Amino acid sequence: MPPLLQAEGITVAFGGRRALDRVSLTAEAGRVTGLIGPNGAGKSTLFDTVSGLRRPQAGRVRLDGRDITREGPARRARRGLSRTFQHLELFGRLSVRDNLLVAAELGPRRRHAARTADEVMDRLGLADTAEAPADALPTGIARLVEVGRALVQDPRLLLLDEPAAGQDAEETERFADLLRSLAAEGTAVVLVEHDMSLVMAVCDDVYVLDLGQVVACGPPAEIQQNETVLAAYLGEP
Ligand SMILES: Nc1ncnc2c1ncn2[C@@H]1O[C@H](COP(=O)(O)OP(=O)(O)OP(=O)(O)O)[C@@H](O)[C@H]1O
Repeated sequence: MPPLLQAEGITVAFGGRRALDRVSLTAEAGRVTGLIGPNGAGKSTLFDTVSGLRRPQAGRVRLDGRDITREGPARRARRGLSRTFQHLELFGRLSVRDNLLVAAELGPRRRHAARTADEVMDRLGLADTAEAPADALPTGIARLVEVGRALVQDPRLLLLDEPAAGQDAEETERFADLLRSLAAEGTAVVLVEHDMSLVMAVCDDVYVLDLGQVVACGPPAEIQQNETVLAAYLGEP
C-alpha cells in the first residue's frame, strides 16, 4: 500500500523566488509527521499545496497513490484531508459549539453534526467554553477550536499549522496526548510546530525545511543530532 500522502518534487515560486524547491514528503496512517524549519522556510506553502489552495509549478500530490494535484480543496476535503491555519480562521462572533457545527455540517458526519460537535468538544476539553464566542477566547483555546473544526470532518489526513502556539505547558501536554491518540486511531497527522519539545515528543518522523528545501528527514533522535539541522535551525537561540 502506498503512504496515505505523497508530495513529490513540489516546486512553488512567488515571482522569481522559490518558496519550495522540489520538496518531497510522505505521511502515513497511524503516524505523526513533523515539519519544522525557520520562519519563511516554506511550511505553510507546502500545506497550501497539499490542501489544494495553491497549484505547484512542478511536482505531484498523491493521496492513497491517486494523483490529486489538479483537484481543488473541497474535493480533497471530501477525500478525508483537513487542515488548520496558522492565522486562525474562526467565526469570531459564533460560539465554540457553532464554529464546530458549521464545519461538521459540511463533513461526512453531517447527519449527526450536533453529536459530532459535542464529542469533539469533549475530546478537546472545550465543553466548558461551548457557548463562549470564539473571539473572546485566549489564543491557546482558539487554536484548539480550530483543531476541533478539522476533527469534526473525521479526517484521514490532518495538517496542523502551529496548533500549540499560545498553549501553556499543561495544555501542550494534553495536546501531545491528543495527537498520539489520533495517530493510534489511524489518522495521518502532519504537524508544523515551533515548540521543539512537543515535536520531538510526539513525532515518529521529522522533516526539516530550510529556504524551501528539505535539508533532513528522519526520526526525532536522529534529527536532534543532525549537524545541518543544528546549524540551520535547532542551534538558533
Ligand atoms: N502569497 C505570497 N506571495 C509572495 N511570497 C510569499 C507568499 N506566501 C509565502 N511567500 C514567501 O514564501 C516563503 C515561504 O513562506 P511560508 O509562509 O510558506 O513559510 P513558513 O515556513 O510557513 O514560515 P512561518 O514559520 O513564518 O509561518 C517566504 O519567503 C514567504 O515570504
